[in-house]
Parts: sequence; C-alpha cells; structure tokens
Amino acid sequence: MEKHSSSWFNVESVPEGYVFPPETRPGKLIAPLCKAIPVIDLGKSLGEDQYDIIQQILEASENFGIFQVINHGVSENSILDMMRNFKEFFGMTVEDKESMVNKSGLIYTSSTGYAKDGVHLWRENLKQPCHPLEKCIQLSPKKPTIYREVVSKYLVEVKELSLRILELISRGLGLEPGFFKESSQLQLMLANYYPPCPDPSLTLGILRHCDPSIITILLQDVPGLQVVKDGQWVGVDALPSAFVVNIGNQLEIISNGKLKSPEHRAVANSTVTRTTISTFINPPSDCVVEPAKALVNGLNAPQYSTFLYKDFVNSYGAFGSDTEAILKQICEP
Ligand SMILES: O=C(O)CCC(=O)C(=O)O
Ligand SMILES: [Fe+2]
Repeated sequence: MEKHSSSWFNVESVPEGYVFPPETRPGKLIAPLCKAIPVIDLGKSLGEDQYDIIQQILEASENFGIFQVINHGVSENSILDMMRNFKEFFGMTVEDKESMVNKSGLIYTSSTGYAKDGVHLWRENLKQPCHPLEKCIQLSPKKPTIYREVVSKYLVEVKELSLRILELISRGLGLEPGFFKESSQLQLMLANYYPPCPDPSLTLGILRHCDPSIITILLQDVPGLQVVKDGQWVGVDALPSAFVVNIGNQLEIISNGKLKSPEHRAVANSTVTRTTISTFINPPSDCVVEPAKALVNGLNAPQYSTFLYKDFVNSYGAFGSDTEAILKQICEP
C-alpha cells in the first residue's frame, strides 16, 4: 500500500504507477476540440421554438450522444459556488478529506489509494449520494462550511434541468409525457479533481467508458473531456456556465438504439487544475429497463432484452467499463 501524501501530484515526472500502457494512454497526438458538438439554447424551449429545440436535442443525441446546454435555468451563483466549494474541498489535506467521508455512501478517493488495472488515475474524486437528498446532505462533509447548503441547492436545480431535458427527449421520441418518471428517480453526484500533470500524454483522469445512467449533466471549468466521434477522440470545449449533457447507456437502450451513449474519457493537462462535477440521473435498482414499447414494431425489432437496472450495474464487477461486454451479457435480445 502506498503512503498517502497531501500532494501526490507535485512531481517533476510522472511516477511509474501512473503510466498507462501505450494502447490506452492519450499519447502525444492532441485531440482537437470539436466545434461541431451542438450548443443548445434551452431558453427557447418554453416558447414557440420548442419544436426546433427538441429536434436539436434529438439530432445531437443521435449523432454525438453529447451536447451542451446554455440558458438552462441553473443559477450562475450555484455554478460558481459549486466550483468554489469543490476547489476548496480538494485543496484540503488528504487526512482532512478522508476524515470527513467515513459516512455511509460518501466516498473520497485519492489517486494514490485507487488503481485501475494496476495503474493509478490522475485524479481525486468524491462520490456524493443524493437520494433522498435531505438525508444524504446530513451525512455530507461539514467543511468547506458552505458545502451542504451549496451542494443541496445545486442538486435541486440540476435535477429540475435533467427532468426538463428528459421531458423534451420523450416528446421528441414520441413517448407519453412523464415517460421517464420512474427511471429517472436517483441522482448521484461525483466531483472530480484533476491536478496539473507533468506529462498528460502518459496518464488518464478517467478511463474510456460510457455512463450507465439515463443522462449525465457535467459541469467543467476547463477542457479535458474527450469523446469518440467516428472512431477518433475529440475534445469537448468548456463553455462558461454551460453544462455538457451526456446520453447514458439506459437511454440508448430505452430509445432502442436511436440515441447513442458516447464513449468518453478525461485527460489531465500540464498547466492548470481541472475540476468537474458529474450529476447522473439513474433508475432505481429494481427498475425494469427495456426499449420503450412505443418504439418497437414490425419494422423496428427490439435491439435489447429486458433487464433490471441492478443487474446492469452489478456486471461492472465482472466487466469493468467494457460496455460492449456488459450489453452482450445483460441485454442481448
Ligand atoms: O470529468 C470529466 O470530464 C468526465 C467525468 C465522467 O465521465 C464521469 O464522471 O463519468
Ligand atoms: Fe462519464
């Protein structure tokens, strides 16, 4: 077991335990920021442009599986406070951070304590369960002092945004209003902290994966998120006050493969710290997941079988983040 240090990343070269094999590391090739990923103005989704916004969301979800939203209704203060809160949280000593999270469900992971296939990720992270929110917040860190107030306000606002986007998607797919009510009940938040890295071509902040959620709403302060588009890694720009919306595996399945859940990863950079907050909208564990009946007919055979969400999640133990293997095992029709 390596010894925890409050500054594992203050090094001149990348320690051996953080170097990924050539086939998984980012390498020297820079993934260009992809300007074609749509930026959708949700401010227009309430008025007469609603139909147009729904089409933009569906098109982006089919072509990229990812898009950004602006004028989304989450307050500027909430966004700034969240970033401030988590920069302060991750700036504390490892001992302080660890002392605050020995509560059920709340998990702090320093990079030194966690290895994926024997290699450490270039990040620290904090997993914050959110359901039910009032109870989870009572078990949240007390430091920074703004933590509980800021995080609970943000989560309420982001939940509202997530449900709004799902409602637009259900209309676009031709499903009945409230279609996602049951499958979108559980919120889960991850705060990620990627310090500057002496050689980002060798390391990874998060390995290539698809999110096992319905959708994910990501806040990022600087670029570092990459998605696979037409077989190539491309970067997702960090726009001020925008959210990145990611289609999760479950939504791909419910839409019978019409909407795509993109493979993505996070890379570090050599100059600045990157902080991101992922908020996942997940089904409850006993939720039955399957292609929506309205989308399956004589011309459109089901692409996936019916399964329980918990079986999908539990298969991560056996398959890691190999989504193809999970889909084959759990939901091949
Ligand atoms: O930090 C990022 O850019 C990506 C985070 C992510 O993919 C996740 O939390 O699932
Ligand atoms: Fe992700």
